[in-house]
Amino acid sequence: MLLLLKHPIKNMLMKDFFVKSHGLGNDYIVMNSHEISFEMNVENIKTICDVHYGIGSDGILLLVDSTKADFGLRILNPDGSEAEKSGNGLRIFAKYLYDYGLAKSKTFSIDTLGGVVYAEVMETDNEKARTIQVDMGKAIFEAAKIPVNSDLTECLDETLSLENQSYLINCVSVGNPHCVILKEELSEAEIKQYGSEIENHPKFPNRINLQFAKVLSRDEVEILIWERGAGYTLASGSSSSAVAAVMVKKGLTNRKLKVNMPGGTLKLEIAKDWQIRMTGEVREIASGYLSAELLSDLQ
Ligand SMILES: N[C@@H](CCC[C@H](N)C(=O)O)C(=O)O
Repeated sequence: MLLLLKHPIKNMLMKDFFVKSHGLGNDYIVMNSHEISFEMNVENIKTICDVHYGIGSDGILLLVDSTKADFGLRILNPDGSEAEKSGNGLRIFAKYLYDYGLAKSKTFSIDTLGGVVYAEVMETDNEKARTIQVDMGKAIFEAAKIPVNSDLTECLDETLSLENQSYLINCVSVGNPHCVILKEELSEAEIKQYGSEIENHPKFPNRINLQFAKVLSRDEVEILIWERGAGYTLASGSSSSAVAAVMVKKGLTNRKLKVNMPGGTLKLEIAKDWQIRMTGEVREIASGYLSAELLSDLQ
């Protein structure tokens, strides 16, 4: 017998199904815009992403309709802002589409604010997607398009002056904006100390995602991440893409490389036309329904 759950407050069929997954410790909640009973506004996003008052996550991935691709995706940061692209977010979203039967094949396109990307389920585990490859689009170095306020056409090895510190920065857009700082040694304390000041620096009109990056060899780099709208995170797919593109641009690595982060490793490939291909694992953490009590607290 099929049991249909009724919402305890609104006496309607249960909506608000969510899936929480992570890509190398970068965790997202996925929901379907047609199945939510609340407004996805800034305050509600903050509450849902809060680890104490909500489910807790590095952001929300909202399935929406698209006329340009098989699926549409809105990427919402935990501070309520909206991102153009997210590498881990795209792999997590692709896993959700595949695991829950929305995608009928292993390859499909996804429309983001940062352009249409192509995902492929490369490896499964008990019929659930495990390894996903995403063609992320092209890296763009033109300062005005990132955007970065700069007198240079490309913001490479430019000095960024902070209140008590200065850095040589390299900026790139992979759909969303990134600032890569090359370091001999990586310090979590340092990126946490300067992350917010750099993210919100007037040089970056749309704020910026920040990476400290150390070259380990021609095939491998190690990075730490400060994400726009989220803060320090264990991994980031678009950050890995940005760092890989900057490394290739500066001739420091080969076009195929591994990017190691505190949460794990992604494989990156930068084509001659700057097309970025990213491959990595994703795992589901939990699925369920937002509770009636949480829903009644939302605005
Ligand atoms: N974690 C993401 C990046 C998410 C978007 C970012 N916070 C932004 O505002 O651009 C990734 O894996 O790429």
